[in-house]
Amino acid sequence: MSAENDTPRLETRNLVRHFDGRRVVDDVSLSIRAGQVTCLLGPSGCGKSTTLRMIAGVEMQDSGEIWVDGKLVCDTIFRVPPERREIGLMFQDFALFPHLSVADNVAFGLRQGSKAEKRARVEELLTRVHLIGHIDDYPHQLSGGEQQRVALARALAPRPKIMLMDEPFSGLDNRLRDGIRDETLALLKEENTAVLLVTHEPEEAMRMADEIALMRAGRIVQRGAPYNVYTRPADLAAVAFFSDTNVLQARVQGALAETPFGQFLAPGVPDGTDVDIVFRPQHVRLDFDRGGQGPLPTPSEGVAARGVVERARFLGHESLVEFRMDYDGSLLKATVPNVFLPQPGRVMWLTVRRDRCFVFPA
Ligand SMILES: Nc1ncnc2c1ncn2[C@@H]1O[C@H](COP(=O)(O)OP(=O)(O)OP(=O)(O)O)[C@@H](O)[C@H]1O
Repeated sequence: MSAENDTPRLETRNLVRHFDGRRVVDDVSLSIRAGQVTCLLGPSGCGKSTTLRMIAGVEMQDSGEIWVDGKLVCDTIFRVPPERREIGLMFQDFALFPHLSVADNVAFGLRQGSKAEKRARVEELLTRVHLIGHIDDYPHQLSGGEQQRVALARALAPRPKIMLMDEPFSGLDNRLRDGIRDETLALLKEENTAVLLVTHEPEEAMRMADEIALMRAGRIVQRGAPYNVYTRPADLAAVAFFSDTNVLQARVQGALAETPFGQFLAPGVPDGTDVDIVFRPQHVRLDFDRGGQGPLPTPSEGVAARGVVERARFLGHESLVEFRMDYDGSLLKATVPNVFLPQPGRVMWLTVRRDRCFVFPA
């Protein structure tokens, strides 16, 4: 790969922004290549939109730098104005111009080229988003999903180097959303745009991202491919952001944490450290009670603990069963594929897959 290809399309270095004395964006460094989608994922108020606005140039950072294709675009002294950053924007309330036709909406940001070239670009994009038949319609004649696709075509028309998207699909109903997400992703890849997409929905990030940047309280707490972020979370909150969790508390002795489910390895953790052992409901295994006995211990699943069904609910592709555990009366969640709805009060034995547990300092 050449040095040129190694240069990120978009790079932020140590961005910081305060509001009312609070560090709302705290040392955010990101780098995104052409054709790559990075999702900035985090709970409401963690600073995602502020980060995006600084990159767009509509908000000024207190410190830190923004680089595009290896060129400085903005630090605290030098600043390229927003309209010269070659950045496309797409937000939830994407507001098409109601008095302009679909064609004129898409052509709106096209400054360069002859009339014929502009028309060709508009037709190319509208064909691509399957709306060429609506080229002379007005926004009010289109459905929400169609308007969204026009907005995408409009944002992409000037061939921006970077696309910033802030919860762009949250205004769409569930049925439409998946299709439009997939179509949007395909088009962004074809155009080789670097994309920074802000979302608070883990499913959206998993579906769209080449890389997830998990943000909390202004900071990037973890960056990586969706699979890595999901399977090797940085901390308890990172696990909990993606799924329901179960947590066991234990104290480490001799690199082992003793629990009602047997011992868990805690390599490198000093003696006497309190740890949280965290696992997802889908990694709990259930066994029926056989005359007051559960399954025998195994190396991969440890010791079985006895629980009593508190309630069970069918969720569509799986069932969620909650147990009141004998060992301390706490609740523990398990999911089972398809339909499994045991009666409340039923005794079962639970084991936990060792290779799917995370041990974090408490
Ligand atoms: N102009 C402003 N003045 C004061 N506080 C602000 C301003 N803009 C944002 N904030 C605060 O900064 C914090 C981060 O806001 P931001 O919009 O970046 O978060 P977010 O992660 O995008 O959240 P959401 O998903 O809810 O939009 C919030 O607490 C918000 O109230």
